[in-house]
Amino acid sequence: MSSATAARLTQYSPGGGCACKMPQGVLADLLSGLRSTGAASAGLRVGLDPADDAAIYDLAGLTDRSLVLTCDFITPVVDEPRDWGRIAAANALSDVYAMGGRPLLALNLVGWPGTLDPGLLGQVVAGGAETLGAAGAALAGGHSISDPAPKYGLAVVGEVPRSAILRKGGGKPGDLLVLTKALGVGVVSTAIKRGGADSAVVAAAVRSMCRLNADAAATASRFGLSGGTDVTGFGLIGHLHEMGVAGGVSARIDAGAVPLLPGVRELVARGFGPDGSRVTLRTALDRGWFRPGNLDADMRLLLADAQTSGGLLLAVPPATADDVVADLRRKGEVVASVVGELVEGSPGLVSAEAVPR
Ligand SMILES: Nc1ncnc2c1ncn2[C@@H]1O[C@H](COP(=O)(O)OP(=O)(O)OP(=O)(O)O)[C@@H](O)[C@H]1O
Ligand SMILES: [Mg+2]
Repeated sequence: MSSATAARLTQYSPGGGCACKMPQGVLADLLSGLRSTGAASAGLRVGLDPADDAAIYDLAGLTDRSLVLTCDFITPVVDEPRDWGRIAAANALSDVYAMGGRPLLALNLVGWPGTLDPGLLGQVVAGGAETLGAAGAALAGGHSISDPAPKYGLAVVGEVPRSAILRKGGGKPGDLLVLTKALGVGVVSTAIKRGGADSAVVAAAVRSMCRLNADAAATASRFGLSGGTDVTGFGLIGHLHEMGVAGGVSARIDAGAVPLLPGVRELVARGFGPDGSRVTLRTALDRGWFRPGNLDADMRLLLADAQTSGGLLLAVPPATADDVVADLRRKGEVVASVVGELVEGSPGLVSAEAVPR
């Protein structure tokens, strides 16, 4: 048994990865009270009003591209420290890709308990550095605090060509929705924490979480897409709801077409749903913006499952959807699929149906 396994990092995680995100409604209330101020706010192409996956800033004198700024840190989703570092870095970089950009520079954000072996932290940041290297981004510094719950992530500066910017609200009715990664990492992470996941299931989830959304962003740029986001702590329905609110459209999900990680159906049936995912689902149903149609309880939860380092969700004109999916699969996004569509209707309404096949 490695020291990492002995330490069981997930035991230090109150919520688990992106399932530790603040509930969507609480964050929305917080954001509604914030404004960008100061002379520099004139250069903010994308800031808080409305907020997107990352901020976009136009530097004076640069006419064809803009800066992308984001930060993200999470609690442990796996016990292996190096894997957690890789995953947290891929997750933090994802918001740059979700804006259509590429990362340039990153700063480590670290919280570490005094009771936990600092050698494990060395492995965490080594995993993060490895992922930054793969992304072509440079580690330029960081900040570290003592913290009872381990936390790791990055502040990231990237760039995006103005012609390639992806906005949450950039899709329109009739666009098909393409999801690039399978759902279920929140469920797997919960099972890891409670000792219920077998190694093959964990390995598939770790592979998915470690994968950068760089290729997905490249495909979006190649096909001139303008609508998209990354699927993270609020699950597929939560992030689709945000796309719908931002774009003034409704959305339909074909639940049978949504890719799921191996083993998660069984894990959900055994009760390994993250608390954060249950909150997302309950809130969506209570507020009336999610209509789950004929879906069973487990599938409803999976569509709300909190993802860490989830895939991109892209709005794609129907004429190019087949080519977009083929391009994604060629680049290694092997489960990329059309999972639904944007439709005219009440902004942010998400309905789902399991279409018999
Ligand atoms: N405390 C905060 N103060 C100001 N802005 C915030 C705060 N927390 C979140 N935001 C902003 O709110 C927006 C939504 O944040 P949220 O964390 O839900 O999504 P995200 O940044 O896309 O991250 P991820 O994709 O990892 O979920 C982002 O623009 C983010 O910068
Ligand atoms: Mg995001």
